[in-house]
Amino acid sequence: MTPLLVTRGLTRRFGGLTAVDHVDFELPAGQIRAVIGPNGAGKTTFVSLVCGRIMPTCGEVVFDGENITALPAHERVRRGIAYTFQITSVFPNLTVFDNVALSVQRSLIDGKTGGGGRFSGKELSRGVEEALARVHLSDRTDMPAGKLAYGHQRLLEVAMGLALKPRLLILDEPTQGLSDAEIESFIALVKEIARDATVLLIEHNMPVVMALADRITVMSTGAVLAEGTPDEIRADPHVQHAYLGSPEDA
Ligand SMILES: Nc1ncnc2c1ncn2[C@@H]1O[C@H](COP(=O)(O)OP(=O)(O)OP(=O)(O)O)[C@@H](O)[C@H]1O
Repeated sequence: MTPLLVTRGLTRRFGGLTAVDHVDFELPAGQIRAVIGPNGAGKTTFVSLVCGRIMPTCGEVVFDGENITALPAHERVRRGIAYTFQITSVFPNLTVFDNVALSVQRSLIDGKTGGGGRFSGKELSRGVEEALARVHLSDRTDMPAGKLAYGHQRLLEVAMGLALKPRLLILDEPTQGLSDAEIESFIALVKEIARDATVLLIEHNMPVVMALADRITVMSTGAVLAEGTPDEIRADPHVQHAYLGSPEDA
């Protein structure tokens, strides 16, 4: 079976610094894949190259068998790649509802749900309500997004991503700023999302990674250091040295 996402020799330099260094990566459909690694390892740059937020110096990105390396981000969204980023990208002055409505509208215009891109107000509301219910923000629909707690803004971003009905959902440090209870329900949410989408997750919180990931890719200084199941990664001495064993992450 063709993997949903493949990168070959994917490289991005910033001046003299190689942030992502010839990364060969394969992600089969239906998997939850975590990408871990120390600060500055190149994780965010890697997923930014996948979603088209930045362009590679060399190498290629193939999505569902199609070479999308030259496509702009919005074309990749149309093909089913959605992402949420560390720096929250919600519109603070719009309500929670309206933020999600922008994504739902986009998905409806793209005709992903049939109907040739035409849709009613009712369909729009239903899409928004569904996405907000999935992240447990239904009781905050009328609040300006900027007034939400930081962790809830992250969940709102996830709802915006889900509303795009993605085939690949990229989450960059989604649990940052969430309470322990919120993290628990987030883990359940990602498991549910993974029933109909492939998930690529950058995460520093190791219990979250271990609870969710089918497989883990470890990055260090721009390159892939190791890849395996959570148990294999936990037992890998190179990984322990580069990441798990460092005092900062203990
Ligand atoms: N736009 C940029 N211009 C210059 N250097 C950059 C830029 N973006 C990232 N870098 C550098 O590339 C390297 C990789 O950064 P990146 O953010 O991808 O790492 P990361 O693994 O996501 O780190 P973290 O876990 O801290 O988010 C770092 O040294 C960073 O300073």
